[in-house]
Amino acid sequence: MEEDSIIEGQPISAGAVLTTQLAMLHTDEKTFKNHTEFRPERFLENNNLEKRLIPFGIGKRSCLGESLARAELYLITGNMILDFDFESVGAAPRIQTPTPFALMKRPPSYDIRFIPRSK
Ligand code: HEM
Repeated sequence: MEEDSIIEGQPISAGAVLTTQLAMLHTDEKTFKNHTEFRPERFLENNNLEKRLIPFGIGKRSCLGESLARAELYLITGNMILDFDFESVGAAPRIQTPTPFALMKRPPSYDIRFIPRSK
């Protein structure tokens, strides 16, 4: 902050470094209803929802590797889906991070079996 300010009633001193907690945005019930449910179709039901998803940050200090990461995710995930069927080993855990207060949220461990698709 360049000067002393008050945001939502919270005094912030000049010189303080502010950062957005992206995970809070992505688990906001007003935007992502029942956010612990894995429901990718929510993005098909609401065309504007994707604009609310900002995993790479935004602005001057946003992720430098975003294009690379998107290309890798597209290629890796796409090829895995083409070549394998997936099934869970045991019951799937609830979507809930074991590190709720950490800067980086980690998903619970989860074993998945990859079954090669017959060509
Ligand atoms: C799924 C993969 C990735 C995600 C979700 C991700 C997410 C992020 C986020 C949220 C930030 C902080 C943005 C901010 O402070 O507002 C960041 C910063 C950064 N990321 Fe990534 N990232 C990914 C992959 C990568 C890759 C593959 C690279 C490099 C090859 C990379 C390089 C960087 C760098 C250098 C910064 C710091 C940018 C700065 O402070 O100016 N990231 N990333």
